[in-house]
Amino acid sequence: MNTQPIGFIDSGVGGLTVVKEALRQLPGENIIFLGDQARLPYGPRDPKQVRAFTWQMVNFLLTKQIKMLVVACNTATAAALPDLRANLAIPVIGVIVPGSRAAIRETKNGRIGVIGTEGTVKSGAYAKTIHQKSAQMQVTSLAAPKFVPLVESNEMQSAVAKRVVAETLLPLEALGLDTLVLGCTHYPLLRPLIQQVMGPTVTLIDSGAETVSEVSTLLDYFDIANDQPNPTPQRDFYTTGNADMFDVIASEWLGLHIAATRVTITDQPTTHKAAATPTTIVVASKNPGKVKEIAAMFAKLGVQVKSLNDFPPLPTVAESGRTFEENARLKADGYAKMLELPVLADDSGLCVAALDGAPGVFSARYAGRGHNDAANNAKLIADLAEVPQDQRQARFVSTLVLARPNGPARDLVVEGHIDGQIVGVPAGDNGFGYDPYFFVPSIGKTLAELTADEKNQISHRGNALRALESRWQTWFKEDAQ
Ligand SMILES: O=c1nc[nH]c2c1ncn2[C@H]1C[C@H](O)[C@@H](COP(=O)(O)OP(=O)(O)OP(=O)(O)O)O1
Ligand SMILES: [Mg+2]
Repeated sequence: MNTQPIGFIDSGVGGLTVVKEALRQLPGENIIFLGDQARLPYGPRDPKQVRAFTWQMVNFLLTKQIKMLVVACNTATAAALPDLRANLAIPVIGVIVPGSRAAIRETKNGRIGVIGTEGTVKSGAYAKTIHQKSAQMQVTSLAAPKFVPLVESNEMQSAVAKRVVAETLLPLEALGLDTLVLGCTHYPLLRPLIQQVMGPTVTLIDSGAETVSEVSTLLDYFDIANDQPNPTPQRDFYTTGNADMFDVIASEWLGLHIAATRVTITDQPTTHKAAATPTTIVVASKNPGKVKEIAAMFAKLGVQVKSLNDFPPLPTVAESGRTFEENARLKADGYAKMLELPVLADDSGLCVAALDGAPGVFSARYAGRGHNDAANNAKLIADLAEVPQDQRQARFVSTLVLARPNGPARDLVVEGHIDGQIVGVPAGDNGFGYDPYFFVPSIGKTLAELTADEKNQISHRGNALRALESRWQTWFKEDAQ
């Protein structure tokens, strides 16, 4: 049993539509809500600024010991979810994946509409997520920037609202949609009007309500639900804006007497509080052998390593460079941009003197089509068949690049290598790639006969990581806004 509260954040009162569903589905849970009404709307803002504001909200809620964070705002989810997930130790739930999943479930004709703020629509997050799950869906997204102000000024029932909703949704009329995602948590407050305009045959998806089902599942999964009777659950509401207006809307919508507390959050950091010394590093690699070695080095510093396997599938960055550095930069810059996170990439390979430095940057693809470690090793041994043992000098090289999402200008580049020889008979089961054939004379073993820690003490990657060690924290700190 875990009695810590669940935290909900939004740019304003919209997130209350998620809270309402949480009160219904999870009545025993303690809840804290924060709306950033002073800086509303988030929709038209630059994603970077949305991310900074979101961190300020999150850092405020972290002082309240929340056990889980619900980003009850589509704009903030689109702008900040990967960053929040990478840096927080608690589970973080956004509204876009649950909303997308529900739309795919409900549609019969595959024509899905999405309405949201400019930020959400511009990010393409719904279309991307829906297509990742079901490629044949037709998704039409439309920004409805006038809806949030209507809700925040409590004009949901007015004649103006009726007209604005009808005019805004006009472009969707002739598309034959059967499902419309309310891709902003403010919109369910306008639901009757939206339904009226769209007609009874269109199913409206309340992404916020869908999110709560996911919250419920994750509470069980992480075993952090408050499953004891809780007759006086905590319901704390905070706003950065005018608490009176908040109270009117919230009390009416939730059917409870709400008295929100006004707070200032502009003094909170705009990145994770611990961002100066990250607790997580994302390694832009799909090679589990590499990731394991990098994780072993960082574990000593208390830093957790995540890899591309911890994120939804991303397009592969082509390694089209002519040098390890070029390829490492391509991967680091490419994935940093896609993930919108700082990432570390490794490009590495084996250079054999008798083969004029081959396979070099082609190490991973040495055996050509359908290459894998076994095929690459087989080709290496075949190519060296005529070369006597005393002429089989080889070098492993690893180039590491740390990159940020906003461009390659300040990439941090380091290199490491190790010298050895290629033997004809493999030895050892550890490591990966060419390790069983890479013999290190000074220790009388191949790299595959060493544990990850032992290999790191001498290897190209270990040496590159040691070169990184003295510099990466300063590099991170320089970026902390
Ligand atoms: O310590 C090592 N022990 C054995 N073999 C190694 C090592 N380090 C690199 N190698 C080989 C494996 C691969 O054939 C190529 C790296 O190619 P490289 O493109 O950098 O990595 P990858 O494609 O396996 O993963 P990813 O690009 O997703 O990081 O060199
Ligand atoms: Mg590769």
